[in-house]
Amino acid sequence: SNGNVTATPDGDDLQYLVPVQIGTPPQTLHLDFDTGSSDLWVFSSETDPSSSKGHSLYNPSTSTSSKKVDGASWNITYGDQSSSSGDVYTDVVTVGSLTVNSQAVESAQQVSAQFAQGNNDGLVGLAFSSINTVKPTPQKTWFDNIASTLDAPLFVADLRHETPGSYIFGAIPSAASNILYAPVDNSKGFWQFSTSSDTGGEFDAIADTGTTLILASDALVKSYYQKVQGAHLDALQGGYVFGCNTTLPDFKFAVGEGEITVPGSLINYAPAGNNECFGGIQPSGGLPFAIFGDIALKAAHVVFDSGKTQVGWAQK
Ligand SMILES: O=C(CN1CCCCC1)Nc1ccc2c(c1)OCO2
Repeated sequence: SNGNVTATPDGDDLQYLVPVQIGTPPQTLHLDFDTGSSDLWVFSSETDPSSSKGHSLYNPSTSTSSKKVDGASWNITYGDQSSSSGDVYTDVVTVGSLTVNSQAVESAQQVSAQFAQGNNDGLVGLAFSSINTVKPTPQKTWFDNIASTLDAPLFVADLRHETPGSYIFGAIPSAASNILYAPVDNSKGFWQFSTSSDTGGEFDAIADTGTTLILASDALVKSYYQKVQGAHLDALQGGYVFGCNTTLPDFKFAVGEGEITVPGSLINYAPAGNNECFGGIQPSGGLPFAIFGDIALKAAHVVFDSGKTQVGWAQK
C-alpha cells in the first residue's frame, strides 16, 4: 500500500498542517508532521483548559477504540524551548488512507505558551523511534508502525511556498527526478547526513520538516549574509534582517555526488518590521549540526528512506 496526504502551510509557511483521524468514530485533528522528533502528541480533553482554546481536541473517553497505557507518561522540550507533557493512550490513527490500529497517542495535559497560541492541534513525530519520550516504555512512531505495510519503507516530503504540498508514504512520486542520496546517521535519532557548502565547509545537517528555517553555524550564516547588501544581525528582531526588496543569493549544499540549490527567493522569509525582512537562514545557537528546515525542504522532493537509512533530495 501507499498513501498521500495534503500538507497545508499556515501563515509565512511557519508550519505545515496535515489532517489526521484518531479514534472511533474518527476525530480529525490538524497535526504538524515533524521529522525532527518522534512523539505523536495531541491537544485533548485532558489539556489544561487555559491552554486548549481554539484547538481541536482528542477525547479518548468518546473513542470506543481507545485504551489507556497504564503508568505511561511523556514530556518533551524542543530546540526552540517549547514543551508539552501528559499521559498515553493507544487508538486507531489514520493518515490519508493508511491506518495504524494501535498507535500510541500521547495526550497533552500541559503545553507551553507557544503551542497554546499556535495553530496546530499537536505533532506527528517522524524521526527515529529511539528518541520517543514515553516512559517507562518508549513508543513507536506512526511511520514505524505503518512501514511494514507500505510498498517501500519510505516517505517523501513535498513542501511548497504558500500553497499546499503533500507527504507521500510508501512510494516516490514520478515528479521526483535525479534524486541525490546521502547515508543517514540515525545515532541521535535524527535524519542526519553529511553535507558541505561554499559558505560553511563540511558539516552535518538534519532534515527537519518541523523547523521553519535553515539554522546553521555562525560562520556559515555570517558568510552567507556578507553577500547581502545591507544585511545585519538585529538582536531585537532575533536574527539577520535586510531590506525587503534585496535580491538574495542562492544557498547551495552538497548531497552525495551532487548539489541542491535553495533559490534566494525562498530565503527572503518574511517582513520583520521597519521595511526590513527576516532571513530564512539564521544561526543555530551552537548546535553540532545544521537544521535544514522548511526553507531548504521547499526546494526539493525529500525522500526519507528508513529501509536503506538514507535521505534523498530531488531538485524542484
Ligand atoms: O524546535 C524546533 C522545531 N519544533 C518542532 C515542534 C514544534 C515546535 C518547534 N526547532 C528548533 C528551533 C530553534 C532551535 C532549534 C530547533 O535548535 C536550536 O534553536
